[in-house]
Amino acid sequence: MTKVAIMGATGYAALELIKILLRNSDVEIVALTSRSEEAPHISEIHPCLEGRLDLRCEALTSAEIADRADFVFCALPHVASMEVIPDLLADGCRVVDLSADYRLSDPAVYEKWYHHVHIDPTRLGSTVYGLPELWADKIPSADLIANPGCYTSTAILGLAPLMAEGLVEPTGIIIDAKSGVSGAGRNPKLGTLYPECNESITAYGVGTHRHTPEIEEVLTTVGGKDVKVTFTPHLTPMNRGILATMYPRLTKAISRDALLDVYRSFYQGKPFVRVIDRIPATKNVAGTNYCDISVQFAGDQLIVFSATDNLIKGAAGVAIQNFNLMAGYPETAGLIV
Ligand SMILES: NC(=O)C1=CN([C@@H]2O[C@H](COP(=O)(O)OP(=O)(O)OC[C@H]3O[C@@H](n4cnc5c(N)ncnc54)[C@H](OP(=O)(O)O)[C@@H]3O)[C@@H](O)[C@H]2O)C=CC1
Ligand SMILES: CC(=O)N[C@@H](CCC(=O)OP(=O)(O)O)C(=O)O
Repeated sequence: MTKVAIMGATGYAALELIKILLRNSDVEIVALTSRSEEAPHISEIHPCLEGRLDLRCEALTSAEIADRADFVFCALPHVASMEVIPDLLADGCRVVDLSADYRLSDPAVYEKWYHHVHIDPTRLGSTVYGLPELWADKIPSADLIANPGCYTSTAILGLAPLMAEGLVEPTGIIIDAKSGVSGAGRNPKLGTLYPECNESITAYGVGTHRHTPEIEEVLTTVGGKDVKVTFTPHLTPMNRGILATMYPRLTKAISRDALLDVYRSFYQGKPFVRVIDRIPATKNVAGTNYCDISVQFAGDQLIVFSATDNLIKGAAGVAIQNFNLMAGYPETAGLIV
């Protein structure tokens, strides 16, 4: 039996973690955290858990969490994560961090895009980036996993085969991405109020979104060339889902069928990437850990489409994939619905 704790249990990603973990009878959820002093029962916060998990959300210290749990899912916002993770690791826990705090390798890049000084900089660069489709071999022995961002994993999975095979130019890649509103988390913000975002689509973070350096760093590692992207996220009036529509420039002429073969071969044996003929849609991956990918041509321009559920493949689902590999469970445990 593996004992796990979830920090930030009142949030959206944590709810998905709980639902998935409840499907694995070898896992026991032993602690949930919240800053709330009232210690609310988890079913007061997430009523769909009524009768399924009898735990309160407590304001626990790292030492108290480590007393109960072997593994911790840290579903806190960035900055809050790096304030607790060093203590959790020192107390012997293995951690999957859903925030962005350990994804980038350079503290100066973190500071530039996140506008915070990193308080645990020596772990940057050595923390394993938890995208199992690329680095499954590094995950089982890791004590800390940096879970990817939702836009980033969607974009990276769509572009990685092309980068790895040198089929596209490393610069001038346009990534036009749309996210459902749950991507912004459960904490109320003006822009995610219903009248603000319903019946409307708008771009945000233009030229400044913090997933830009994450996408560039990972794809640079995959292709071995300095990748530069223009990444424009959009908030769309749906609860969940991400669609990334991407425009890389080919280095040589190649047919659509040959490209799809490249993708199928790259993702052979990877249970959660589906290379499909039709154009992906978020509704076909909603509530699942799948990433659907396809390609089309508009004249000579290659267009790559990649769709995920931001809360599952973009957050909790990939976190569980990482946990399964770390704890020695099948990679798919709890994730096939
Ligand atoms: N939503 C998504 O699609 C994705 C999210 N992520 C990342 O996963 C993590 C969790 O995301 P998500 O569940 O959406 O976030 P939420 O805002 O829904 O939940 C985060 C929880 O963390 C707790 N918390 C603890 N410290 C703080 C703090 N200083 N400021 C604010 N909240 C705090 C809050 O609980 P309480 O108030 O009870 O203490 C809150 O409910 C984040 O790092 C996010 O960036 C990654 C990929 C996709
Ligand atoms: C719609 C929306 O607001 N989405 C979030 C991305 C969610 C995510 O993946 O964030 P992390 O990198 O913190 O994990 C955003 O644009 O900031």
